[in-house]
Amino acid sequence: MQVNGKPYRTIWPTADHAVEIIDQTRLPHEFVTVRLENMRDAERAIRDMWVRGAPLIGVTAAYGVALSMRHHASDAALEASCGVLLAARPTAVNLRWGVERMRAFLAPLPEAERAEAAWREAARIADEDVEINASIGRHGAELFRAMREAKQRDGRSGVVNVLTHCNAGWLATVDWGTALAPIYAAFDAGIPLHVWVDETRPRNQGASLTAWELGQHGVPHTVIVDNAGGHLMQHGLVDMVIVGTDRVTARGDVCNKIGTYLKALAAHDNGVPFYVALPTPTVDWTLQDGVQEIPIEERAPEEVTHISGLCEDGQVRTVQVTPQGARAANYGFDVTPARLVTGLITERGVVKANAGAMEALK
Ligand SMILES: CSC[C@H]1O[C@H](OP(=O)(O)O)[C@H](O)[C@@H]1O
Repeated sequence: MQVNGKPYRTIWPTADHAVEIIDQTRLPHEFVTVRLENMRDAERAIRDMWVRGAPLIGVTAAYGVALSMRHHASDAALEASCGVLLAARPTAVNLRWGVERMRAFLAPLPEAERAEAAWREAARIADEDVEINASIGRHGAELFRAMREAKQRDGRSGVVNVLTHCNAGWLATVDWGTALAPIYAAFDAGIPLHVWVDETRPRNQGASLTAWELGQHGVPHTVIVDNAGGHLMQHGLVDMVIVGTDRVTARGDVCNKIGTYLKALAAHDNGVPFYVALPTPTVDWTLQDGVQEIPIEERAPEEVTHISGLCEDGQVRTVQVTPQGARAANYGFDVTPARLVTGLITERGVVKANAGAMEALK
């Protein structure tokens, strides 16, 4: 996508074999890029959420392995770097997918060939992500076309109102995004639409990142508090919900940012279609029951007790929003059962969230 008219990806290799990323913790008020020089830089970028979003986490980890191989390419170094990167965040299956793909690709190679081969494979994974997400966009845009036609047949406004939670835009991937890819594709195709953007506490990926992305692309949008979605659905102001995901089980249970499950319940109660956009590597075929089996990351309580923002003097500061000493729990994700999911928008098309239909994704 573009930033102030200049094409960007979220991560790119440099001529001197470093990796540059957009530091997403500085958005929306500052656009800052950071160089990752070694595997530890990549691990920290993932752990501290300079980069976030399941597909981008996987690609960053793949580059982390490649950065490691430039310094030490032994079997022991390969195993050690994979172990460190896997431990950076537990929920997005793409992290494990990216690391395992690099490990399987490199292990059979002679040590002397691993550094250059790793660099090429990480770049391939990044380029594949872009192609996958563009395809998700094309398939998902057809849902907007169908929704617009249905509304016109009913004599209603032709504007498609879509609600999204967290950030599953191009900032969560290498480019295009997953949940936002259909929105960009439909918007670019001239389909009138408007996006309700859940702020997504506690880190406000919606208010800070999705709103920034949509503003950069000129997509009409309104930021809302997380708890407003059900009210909007009850009043017919939401035509569909599209979210991303960090892991989908073989039976179609969907793990995504905390609060997604509540949106799915409200959508189900109001007859609003609830779609999940994902690249097929996000499916974890080893799991069935998402609620019982998917590890849910718990992050620092300070992400709940404090909030950052732009002050009137132009400085970005962090302030405490809870009483001194108040305890806080910070669960990063929840799981939406497949029964609440209308469809999975993938690079291979839209499929039902059930084991039978998902066979087509293998
Ligand atoms: C396309 S994956 C986006 C997914 O990742 C986000 O989590 P985080 O910002 O903590 O990495 C959130 O779950 C999004 O839906």
